[in-house]
Amino acid sequence: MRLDLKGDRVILNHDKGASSEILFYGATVISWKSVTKSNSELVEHLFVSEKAFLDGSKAVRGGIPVVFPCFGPPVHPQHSKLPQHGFARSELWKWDKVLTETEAEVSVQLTLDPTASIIAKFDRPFHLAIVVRLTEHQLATELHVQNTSTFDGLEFQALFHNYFRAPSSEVLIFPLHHQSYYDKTAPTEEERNRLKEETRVDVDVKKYTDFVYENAPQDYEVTWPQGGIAIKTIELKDLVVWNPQETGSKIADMEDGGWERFVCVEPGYVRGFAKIQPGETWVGHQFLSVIHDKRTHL
Ligand SMILES: O=P(O)(O)OC[C@H]1O[C@H](O)[C@H](O)[C@@H](O)[C@@H]1O
Repeated sequence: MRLDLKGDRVILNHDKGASSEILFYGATVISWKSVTKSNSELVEHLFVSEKAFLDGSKAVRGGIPVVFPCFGPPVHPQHSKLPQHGFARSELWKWDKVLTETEAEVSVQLTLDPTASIIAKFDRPFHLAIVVRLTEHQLATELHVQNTSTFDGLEFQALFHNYFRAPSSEVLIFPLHHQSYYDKTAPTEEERNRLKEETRVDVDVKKYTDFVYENAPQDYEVTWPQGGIAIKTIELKDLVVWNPQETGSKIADMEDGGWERFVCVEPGYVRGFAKIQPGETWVGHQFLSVIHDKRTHL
């Protein structure tokens, strides 16, 4: 087990080859590599656009940006001064500590507290911590939200914006059949606000997709012919599936044709708001595990 603290990031190295890189900017995980049981070659599981800014001038286009306290454009009155997806992904987090360093696991914690620039946009007391845990075949991330107010409740949304490195034309996401979702690509507001039912057994992103599944199963598989990632979550009740297809060419920091090389599958609490009382802490977890076998169904 080895841990390298380098200026703007921390790098976790597991004895069995796995590694992960976390930028202090945004507490953004920008790399997660591991071997599979059938292949001893290290595989990068996360996509980061070649045009992404890693210097802290803009939220990273790729990896696992942290969305907090609002998802998408703000709708809560207390969030009205915030940009899309809130501030957590574009603030400099503090290195806090190593939590575990055993043969099986290495885990670290970064924290974020209100600064003058955050308070100017979001005037609520809070303490945030991100924990990243790496084992041989798994990466887990946790967002801890503490309400440090002594008298006011805290309302927020939170999400891990996972960009998985995968051939988007071949990706399937399972099991979302019969789940309720909102289609953010629909042309009218009325349609975007209409709850629909997923009719597909396996969801693909061959077309421009921006779907928000509400109260989803919290246990998913994202597969493509050569492999995949399993996702389990706690407290992250919703799931966003996003791939911009050709509309991605309008995104300034997207590499050419980048949308062919990733799928975003994002567990979050994004429909309604999580609410915590003064002094309480909420924790959202996701566990990402390597699927070792080739996809056999479909
Ligand atoms: O461009 P960004 O602010 O990083 O957002 C990228 C995407 O994030 C989520 O997946 C949303 O559902 C999309 O509507 C949005 O386009």
